[in-house]
Amino acid sequence: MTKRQLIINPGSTSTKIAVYEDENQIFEKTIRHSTDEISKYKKISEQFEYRKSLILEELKINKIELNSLSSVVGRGGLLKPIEGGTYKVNDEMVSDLRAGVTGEHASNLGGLISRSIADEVNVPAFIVDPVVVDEMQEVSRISGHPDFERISIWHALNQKAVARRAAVEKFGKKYEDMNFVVAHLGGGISVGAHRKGKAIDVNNALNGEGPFSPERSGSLPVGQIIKACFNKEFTQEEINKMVVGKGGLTAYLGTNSAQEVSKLADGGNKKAELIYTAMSYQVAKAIGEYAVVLDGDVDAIIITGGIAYDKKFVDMISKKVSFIAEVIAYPGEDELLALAQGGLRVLNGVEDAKVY
Ligand SMILES: Nc1ncnc2c1ncn2[C@@H]1O[C@H](COP(=O)(O)OP(=O)(O)O)[C@@H](O)[C@H]1O
Ligand SMILES: CCCC(=O)OP(=O)(O)O
Repeated sequence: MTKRQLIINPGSTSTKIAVYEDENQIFEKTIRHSTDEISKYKKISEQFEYRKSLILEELKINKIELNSLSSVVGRGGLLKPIEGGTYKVNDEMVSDLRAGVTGEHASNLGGLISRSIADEVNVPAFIVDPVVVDEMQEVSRISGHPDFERISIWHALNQKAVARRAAVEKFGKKYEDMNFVVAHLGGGISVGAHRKGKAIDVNNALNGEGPFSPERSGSLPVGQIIKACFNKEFTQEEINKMVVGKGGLTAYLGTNSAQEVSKLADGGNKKAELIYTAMSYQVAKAIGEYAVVLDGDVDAIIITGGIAYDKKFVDMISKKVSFIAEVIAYPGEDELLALAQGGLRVLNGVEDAKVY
């Protein structure tokens, strides 16, 4: 029997939803959230009703009945580090997502909203390959001080989905046989080194590592940050916001829309041009770093995420890194399909849902 699933993918600047019948998409919608809209909420969990009602409104407009669903699948959030796969949203997961057990990010709402909608019609809710999937090698965890460990918080779902796709489409091989550097360019940016099907190192896209992004600072000069923390000019919350939410393009140019910044740069705005170029420069530097993680043995560099729709941005990066390996652009993301496939594998009994 055909399985109809509602897919919910909350990102920092958007909520993407879709409905799949088995692997066929019958509906898709991207709802974008401006910096102004989002900054009304102090905590991500406070956006629950706002995002849920937008989703329900879209379903109503498009005449999709909740009681026609076999399951609801959400993007997984900041849970305790776990291995990849499909997990049933159980009470312990709901409690950890509500508490923000390893932090706050829009993806926490994926599990919470999915469970809430699924409960209304008595069907299961799942998450797939959440942002905390951890495949880092031992040496990558060392930060530089024993009190601090590097951890992976990244676009696990999409990085792995596009890497699988490139392996098959471009090389006719399995992901497990390839070495890729993957750069996901969304509201946050993560760059990962994938060796034979495992992301052995990746920048933490949420907590001050890697390139700056539309709404995050990436790594900052640590000495200056320490001074800012102790000069009493800023509260802890304000410093946190500088790093996540109001960093990067938002801090420099007042918008989390890379599309808008790109247009400003094209229109001759010199500041927008400099900052946009700097973001591409930092992504290119990170790709070089992760190529080194793979000892230079890189089959391809994959550039994905919303900003990869901007050919000019991809070209700026390619110019700097194409000496390493072929550059493949997969604009947007394969997350909706990857979520649907994860849910379907469990509904069809191909695999068991993992227990969190
Ligand atoms: N055509 C485009 N050119 C440049 N940037 C774009 C384009 N389309 C989308 N973006 C940018 O991509 C970013 C969002 O990427 P996305 O992967 O959807 O993010 P998230 O899922 O993290 O919210 C936004 O800054 C948006 O402006
Ligand atoms: C939390 C890591 C993944 C991430 O940054 O996602 P968004 O780009 O959707 O914010």
